Amino acid sequence: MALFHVARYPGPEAAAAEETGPGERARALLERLQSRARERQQREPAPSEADAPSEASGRRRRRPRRRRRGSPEAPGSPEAPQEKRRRADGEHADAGGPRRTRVDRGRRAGLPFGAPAPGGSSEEAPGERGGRSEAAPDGRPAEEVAEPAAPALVLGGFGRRKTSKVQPFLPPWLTEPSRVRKDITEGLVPIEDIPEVHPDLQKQLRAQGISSYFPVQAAVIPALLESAASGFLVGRGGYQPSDLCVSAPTGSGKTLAFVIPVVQALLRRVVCHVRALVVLPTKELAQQVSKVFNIYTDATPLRVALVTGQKTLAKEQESLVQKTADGYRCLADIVVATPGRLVDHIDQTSGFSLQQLRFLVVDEADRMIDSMHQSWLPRVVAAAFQSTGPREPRALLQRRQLQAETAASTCCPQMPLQKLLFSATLTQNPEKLQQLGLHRPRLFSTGAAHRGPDDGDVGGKYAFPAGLTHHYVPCSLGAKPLLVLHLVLARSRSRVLCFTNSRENSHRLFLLVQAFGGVNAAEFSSRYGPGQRQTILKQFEQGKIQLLISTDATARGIDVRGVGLVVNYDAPQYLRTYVHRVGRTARAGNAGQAFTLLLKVQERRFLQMLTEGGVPALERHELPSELLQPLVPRYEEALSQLERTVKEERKLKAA
Ligand SMILES: Nc1ncnc2c1ncn2[C@@H]1O[C@H](COP(=O)(O)OP(=O)(O)OP(=O)(O)O)[C@@H](O)[C@H]1O
Repeated sequence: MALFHVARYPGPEAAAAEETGPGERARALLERLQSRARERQQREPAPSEADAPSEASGRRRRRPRRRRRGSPEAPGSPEAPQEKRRRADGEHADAGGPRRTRVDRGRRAGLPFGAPAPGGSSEEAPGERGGRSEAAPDGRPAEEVAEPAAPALVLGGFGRRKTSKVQPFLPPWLTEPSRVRKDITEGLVPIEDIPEVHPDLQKQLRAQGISSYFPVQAAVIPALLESAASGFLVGRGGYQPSDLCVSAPTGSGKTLAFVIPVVQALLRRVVCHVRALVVLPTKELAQQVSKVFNIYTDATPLRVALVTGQKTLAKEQESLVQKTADGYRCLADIVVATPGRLVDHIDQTSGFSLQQLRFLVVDEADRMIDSMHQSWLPRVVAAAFQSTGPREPRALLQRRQLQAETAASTCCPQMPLQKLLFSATLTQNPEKLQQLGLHRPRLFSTGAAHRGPDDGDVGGKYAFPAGLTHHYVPCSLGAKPLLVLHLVLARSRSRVLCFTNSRENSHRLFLLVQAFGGVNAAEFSSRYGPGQRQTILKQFEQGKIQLLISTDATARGIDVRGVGLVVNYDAPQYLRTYVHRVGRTARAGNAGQAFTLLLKVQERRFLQMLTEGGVPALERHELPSELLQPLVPRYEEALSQLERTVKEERKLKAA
């Protein structure tokens, strides 16, 4: 006897069966099923055998569709990670019904509790991985099937269209500079044509073998002398003179353009005070500039001090101030300094005062602006405008930082502080220049950015010396040292400066050249102390060293006569670096050559960098392997020697 009666709904077929019998009932059921299947087939096309999805993959396929409808969980959308997190936590995120969690899915697949679903991450269905979308059975992409094409507004095409370059809005002093001729040899001005220069200085210039001024000197010297025409204590008519910015090619004589007028302006000083301060980025450059000042102050009472940290702080202090019974006596009229050491003296040298500073010269100005984070300039300005005691309203010469020039502000004569900026690659960026707090600046420039239609020169950011020819040499990494050796040996009589991008590269190349033999080479980098570096430069200048392999430590400002060739063993990363490196040759109107060795992978980027900077296209210079072949046996020996030396050096370092 049955304990339970299971009441089952017999369905509409049961009623028919009661009338017709069980065979008819089965047929009716079959027909009903068939018609349902037909209906379903009409609604969605049947998948082919091969594409017939398993239950799990069918589930997976529906998920990307939901995403594609622009739901916030689309990959890459800001909400996506949040959604992922929610799903991992087992939350049902959307209102479209419960979504299976990782645990849920694992359980359905017969996995232990908490195990991830097969196929990697539980959040990632196989079809989603790598953003790949599955195709519909008819071959069309899934999105086409899932979404009937909705009428959409296309906002603009995606074809490449040439857009006009946005021109920066520059202040008039930058767009309308005083023009300086680029070609030195054509723009020479005889010394006697600028009679404003003191006869003693003219004599000194002639003694140095200088009979004419270079164009930048002919433009800047008279302008500076004019601004100091009323003496160094007051500007002309009591006004603060304009600050000057000078942008002229490498080797065009910018140093003398400030040395001559500064020395002349201070010639008639009675009491010694620091009245001119020249700030440069490196010790070597500071030394070079102080040498030039020494030449032109030699026969004058003016004194020059060099503060770069090459000597001890105490030694430098001795050259700056002297303790007297009633305070301190200043010992230098002109101070040439590197920024770090200068700040040390402002902080630590008692009696070192910049309150009488009249000229602040910033050489290699673009580089110095980059080092502004050291905040040396605010320290200098603060020291220059430092007031001792309460301001005396009727004092003849006051020093105040002008906020704005007004009738009231000009009624008391100011002792001016004039800033003079010099560089071959002076920045055009007003924001950067603004950091210098320039007063009514005036620009002297040969730069192509300021060229007029009459110049006939190809527009470019920076100007190069007229005597410079530059090439690039396509090569492989292994052939680079061999190419350097070939270029050096082919020019046995001229000095060669070879630049690398790191001191390690400089060192290895130097060891290799040394092992190869036959070339007098030296390296110049921060591996050596300032004293050793000075000696190396001197020997290079004297011609005792033919090939100097250097980091960018010698790329700026260093003036060595007789450098006929510059080789960029490593391609420079910036256009400015390129300008300064190649500018070590073709100086003072002479001719010079520069070769840049380029690997295949560097070629496009490097040439593009030059093109964007407006540099005229470099000539490609192929060096056939037959030319290098005779050097190969010796070179291979040198390579194995290098290997041994490097190993020994490593051992020594580790010891
Ligand atoms: N009027 C002149 N006649 C002959 N030689 C000159 C004259 N003026 C400068 N020189 C020489 O030209 C060379 C380059 O000068 P300087 O170092 O001042 O160039 P620069 O413009 O400062 O270069 P860089 O931008 O590379 O620092 C120096 O050797 C200098 O003695």
